Amino acid sequence: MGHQNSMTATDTATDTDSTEESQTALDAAGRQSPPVAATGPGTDTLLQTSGLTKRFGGFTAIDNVDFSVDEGQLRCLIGPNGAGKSTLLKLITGRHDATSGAIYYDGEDIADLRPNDRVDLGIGMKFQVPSVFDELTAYENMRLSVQRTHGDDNLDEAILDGLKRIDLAERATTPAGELSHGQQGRLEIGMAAALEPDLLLLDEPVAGLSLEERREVADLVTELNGDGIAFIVIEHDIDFVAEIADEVTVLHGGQVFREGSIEDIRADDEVRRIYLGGE
Ligand SMILES: Nc1ncnc2c1ncn2[C@@H]1O[C@H](COP(=O)(O)OP(=O)(O)OP(=O)(O)O)[C@@H](O)[C@H]1O
Repeated sequence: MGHQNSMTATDTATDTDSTEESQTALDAAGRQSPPVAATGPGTDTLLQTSGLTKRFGGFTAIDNVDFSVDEGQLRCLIGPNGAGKSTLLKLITGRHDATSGAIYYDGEDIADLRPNDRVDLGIGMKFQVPSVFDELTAYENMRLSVQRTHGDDNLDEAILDGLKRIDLAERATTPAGELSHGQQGRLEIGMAAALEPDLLLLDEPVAGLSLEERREVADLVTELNGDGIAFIVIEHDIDFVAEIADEVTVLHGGQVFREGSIEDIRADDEVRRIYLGGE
């Protein structure tokens, strides 16, 4: 790729870059183009949003956000209630349409793609609400995901491998509704991972879990990240964030407030004032 866009994950996006905006043309949908070259082959950036904005009526939930994730990076998204964290993930998965701005993924502008097409491109998601089928066994739940990418050859083996990966092979015949919350959480993450994403989005994966269950989820996420899956993880538990994150983005009032290492974020007085100190 010849053109390298100047926006990278290392940019701190505490304010918007008006120079960048003025230099890029707007397309018919009012989006900047073409920072596609900022993601995909020849770059380290897997996902890049550019001026991403979401309004609900007159309320701006995501306000001109430039946000990026590198290949294989584990980026945590933190911020006060109502900061826009879930909305940002829903814009990336396509559950919400952007009001304006762009989302580039692996060299492609995905803002107009349907959610399923984004899954096929490699963007997986585990939502805040449980999404396993309670009455189906762990095995049957896992089969739903594995079938989608694997086809019918050696299906049984692939399903069991998927269950082993999340330490649930022993519970294969247990209905998901009878698994513990921690096991259900791991099953959901394992099912999302079985779709072979390059980027996995997790919205509060350890909410309501015990300390031991949190550790198990942290280990699983770290292992999947070690296999090369990039992550965006929304989480309020700052100790969990410290355990897993490469980089942290703080959202506040729908804008990127800070980006940096967990150490920098924890030491930041302004972040403590708006978020951490308030816990
Ligand atoms: N569908 C919607 N319609 C109207 N307003 C919405 C909608 N979804 C979110 N909002 C508003 O947008 C803002 C951001 O919400 P969002 O759920 O993204 O925040 P959050 O940072 O994930 O918060 P929390 O930590 O509490 O989950 C909130 O003020 C919320 O009320």
